[in-house]
Amino acid sequence: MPLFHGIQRTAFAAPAGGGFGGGGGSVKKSKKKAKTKKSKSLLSEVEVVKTSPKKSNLDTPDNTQAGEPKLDKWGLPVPTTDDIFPPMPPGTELISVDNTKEEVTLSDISNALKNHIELSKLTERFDEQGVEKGDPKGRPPMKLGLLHRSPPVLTVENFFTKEECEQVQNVALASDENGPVQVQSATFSALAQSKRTSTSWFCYYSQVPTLLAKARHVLGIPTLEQMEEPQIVRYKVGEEFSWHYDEVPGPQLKNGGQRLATLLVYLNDVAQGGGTVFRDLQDGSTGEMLTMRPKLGSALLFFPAFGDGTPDDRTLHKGEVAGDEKWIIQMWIHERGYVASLPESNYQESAQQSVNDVAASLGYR
Ligand SMILES: O=C(O)CCC(=O)C(=O)O
Ligand SMILES: [Fe+2]
Repeated sequence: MPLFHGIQRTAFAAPAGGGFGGGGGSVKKSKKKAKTKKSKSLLSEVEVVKTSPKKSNLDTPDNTQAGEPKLDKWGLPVPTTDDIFPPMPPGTELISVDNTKEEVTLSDISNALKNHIELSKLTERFDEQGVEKGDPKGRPPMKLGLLHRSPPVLTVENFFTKEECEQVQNVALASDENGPVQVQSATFSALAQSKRTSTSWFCYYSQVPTLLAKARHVLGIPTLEQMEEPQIVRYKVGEEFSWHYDEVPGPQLKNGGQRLATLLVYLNDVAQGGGTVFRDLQDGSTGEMLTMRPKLGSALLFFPAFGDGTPDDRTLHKGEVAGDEKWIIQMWIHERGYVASLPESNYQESAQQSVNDVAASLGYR
């Protein structure tokens, strides 16, 4: 068992109130709300994150320098990336896809998902080529793709239109005291040693009905209850979120159980850097680390845990350093009903009507 194995799953930039992989850091919010009891306690949790380890050695590929192990002030070996994110044991199933040679069908996608959360409406809503069925009402239809077979990593082209991407960015940019909570990411989270330098906004469900309607459509999840509060993230040039797992650390599991799916939508094109990279997965056509390049309106869908809630460590990933500004919105689907921690009084049911209205306007049934 590698050193620090016990904390390898805590790689969340755990933000206030247990929002896991979203933010981490100081909450920037209206003074009015910061005075309430709840916000105060959130802020103190955030402080824990801020005062966590000063400097990580995780960018050091190994623990030796000219054969000498690096030691901390107690004479103990300094943890390396491999200690905290151990390599996959030999024999781990990893099946890539060569999209330049293979014609991936919806049946392939369904097969790849068989141990994961059930996307129950796939065949109803997408044809065998993975193209969205029905009348797209002048919009380009969504198209499913498979970037990796085991563990499954999917793409959804045309998830959002350009206008929808702009609308979401405006939710963050126009945020005021009634809007989403902005979290200035901490440099290092307390236990995880993951480095996150971006800024996150925890959204009210009611602010992003199109995201929820489309997520429900693609994932075939009947209600909004399992959905974690969506988070908009902005990476300025040079910002990143280093290696981490999206899975929920043990103490937080009582809220909705494990995260079974990550849905991440890219809100702009990023010419340089800013890819979502999976350390242990390969792009079947190049043999390189699997990297999803941010593309305006495209979504990435992967599964931090199997359908039974067992974490899938093969999904270790990072948001690489952005060479240009990068915007995403992401959300997670839990095993069970989940109660949002931020912003205050954020309930799925308050978005129900507007989500239904958007779904109807998009022709979803
Ligand atoms: O920005 C990205 O590409 C990845 C972000 C991510 O993995 C996360 O926020 O959990
Ligand atoms: Fe992540």
